[in-house]
Amino acid sequence: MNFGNQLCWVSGVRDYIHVMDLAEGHVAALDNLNEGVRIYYLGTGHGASVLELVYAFEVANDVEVAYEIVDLRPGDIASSYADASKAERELGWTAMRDIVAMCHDACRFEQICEVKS
Ligand SMILES: O=c1ccn([C@@H]2O[C@H](COP(=O)(O)OP(=O)(O)O[C@H]3O[C@H](CO)[C@@H](O)[C@H](O)[C@H]3O)[C@@H](O)[C@H]2O)c(=O)[nH]1
Repeated sequence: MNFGNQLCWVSGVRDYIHVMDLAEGHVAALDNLNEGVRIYYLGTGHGASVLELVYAFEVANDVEVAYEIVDLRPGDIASSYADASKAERELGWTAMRDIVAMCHDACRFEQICEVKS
């Protein structure tokens, strides 16, 4: 289901990040521990809509994703993505993988889990 036909033509936008990029961002933060508290946003810096995500999943896995466009979900934020420039500047970290790679690896992960169970 895609909550979005009133948000904008592309539906809700979020900063989707590959779990390995996120893990590497945490490692970079741990490798750069200093005095005091430092806050970093770990994101790609790019927003992707739900429809872009659906399309990326179809391309990455050569499947068709069934979806339905419904009314806006009450309270939904139209667009949200991170400014990760501080992490790049101070930690030397930046997200490397795009949403097609995320969708491919997400599917692969599920397939591996299925085989193992
Ligand atoms: O069946 C669905 C579920 C979600 N969405 C869309 O997918 C996006 C992401 O939705 P969701 O996974 O619910 O996450 P967020 O709206 O980004 O909210 C999460 O991130 C917020 C900010 O960190 C937290 O406050 C919330 O608790 C947490 O759920 C949004 O555009 C939704 O409209 C759909 O289109 N269909």
